[in-house]
Amino acid sequence: MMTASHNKISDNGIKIADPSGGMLTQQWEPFADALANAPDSDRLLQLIVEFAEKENIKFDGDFRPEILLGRDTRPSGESLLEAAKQGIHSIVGSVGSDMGVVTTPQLHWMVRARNKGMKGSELEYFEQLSSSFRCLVDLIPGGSKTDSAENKLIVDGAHGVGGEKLDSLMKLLDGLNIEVRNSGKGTGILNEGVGADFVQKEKVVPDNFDSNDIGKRCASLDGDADRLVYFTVPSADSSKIDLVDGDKILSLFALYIKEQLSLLSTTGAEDNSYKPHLGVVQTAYANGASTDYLKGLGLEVALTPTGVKYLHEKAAEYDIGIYFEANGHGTILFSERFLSWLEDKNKELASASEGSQQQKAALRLLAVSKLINQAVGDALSVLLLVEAILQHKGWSIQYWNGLYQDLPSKQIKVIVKDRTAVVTTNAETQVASPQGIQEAINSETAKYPWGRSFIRPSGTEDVIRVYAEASTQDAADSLASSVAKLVDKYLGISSS
Ligand SMILES: CC(=O)N[C@H]1[C@@H](OP(=O)(O)O)O[C@H](CO)[C@@H](O)[C@@H]1O
Ligand SMILES: [Mg+2]
Repeated sequence: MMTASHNKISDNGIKIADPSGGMLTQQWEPFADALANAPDSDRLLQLIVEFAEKENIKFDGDFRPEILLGRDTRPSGESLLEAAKQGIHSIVGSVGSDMGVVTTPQLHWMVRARNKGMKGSELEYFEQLSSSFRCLVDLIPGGSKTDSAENKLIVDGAHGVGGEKLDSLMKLLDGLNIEVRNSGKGTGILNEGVGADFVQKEKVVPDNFDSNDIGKRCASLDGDADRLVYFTVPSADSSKIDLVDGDKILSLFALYIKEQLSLLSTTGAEDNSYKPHLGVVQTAYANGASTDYLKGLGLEVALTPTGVKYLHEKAAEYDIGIYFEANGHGTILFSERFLSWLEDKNKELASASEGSQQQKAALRLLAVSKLINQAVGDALSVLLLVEAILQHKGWSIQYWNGLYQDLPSKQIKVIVKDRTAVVTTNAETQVASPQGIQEAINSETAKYPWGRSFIRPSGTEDVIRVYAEASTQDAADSLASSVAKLVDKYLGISSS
């Protein structure tokens, strides 16, 4: 997949999907790094040959691998596509299939679907999403309580691929009123003043949203549509938004899934032996109020280092694992074991008590497993699931946002001599080295009610990231700036 996600239009890069449709296996990352850094073509070839030998990959022409190629709307995607095709054709027998301009999650979904024996076309993707959405809406007790004409959702497409795909998907949907702004078709520039990353980080309205949108339900996709956040414009006085981030999407999903599981478990006593294990997965960037809320619901909450590969891996340990980064990337994973149990359960209920609360809960969970993209976080499928749950509950975005109050937080980047000097433990919440800095952070943090702060080296930028949270915005800002000073003192350009 040729994309640089939420970054500027002149950037580009690649994301690689495994045969499962998930992310590239972590064991292959050093190989990818070595390839990207190969000084010349001879060394590149040598690396490939060595790697193929090590992994026992045969180039004998009997095996005909097919590589699906996708790209976002960046102009440089076309030349990258040509380069990829040439690379693929240099391996005898391999086939490169151009899937055209697609979202990152669509491409992951296509790989997964094909390797499960489906066609894996874009139309099949749209049909699966729209039919499982319809199924969830049809299962709302007493029918949908929201009037779709009144209850419009406005989506910021980041001037990228997501808005166009949402337009196509909408043609297959009824019962949902969506207006797409900043779709890739206009004159706006990809990710400039728009998109999920901008909205989540800056907490201001994206371009083409204004005071006419006060109180309305709005959402923002990122440049390759693997992230989604919701927001509202609270007043005409400022450009600030009320952000409904990945943590709140996670909370909404967790609440709904938990409810369906408890409806399901009120069935007869015969299958009390199997209790599906539900877990939620967050990172240290999750707002502390969200973690408290989820724990308050009685849910098991696991913390992993930053980066979806870690969250995804952890979520796959549960029967149902829900993971989200605060920035809006996440999904729900269902284990094969749970899904086959659920299929059987549904059949059993359909013959014993068709149309019962229990059977409807089973059908809802099955529909969620088809709607949600289990290969990778997918803004379009997450959007449809959020919309279905809000309709199910009859909730406004304001009510949803009020589930809990986010603690004020602040993030700062600090440039240091060598960011790899910072080594963290405990899912990046503590610093193991350099010595002394963790104690200093602890004593700063202790000065603030509800204070929490951590530092970690970014995996994508040459900086140390500082995160702080406290009971007021001023306190969070001040804690972040004190901790940033500590980073500078221990690791800064001027330190010795
Ligand atoms: C604080 C933050 O937003 N970190 C982002 C950012 O990682 P860093 O390692 O923090 O640079 O980019 C990652 C990839 O997009 C994303 O997964 C992660 O959430
Ligand atoms: Mg993205």
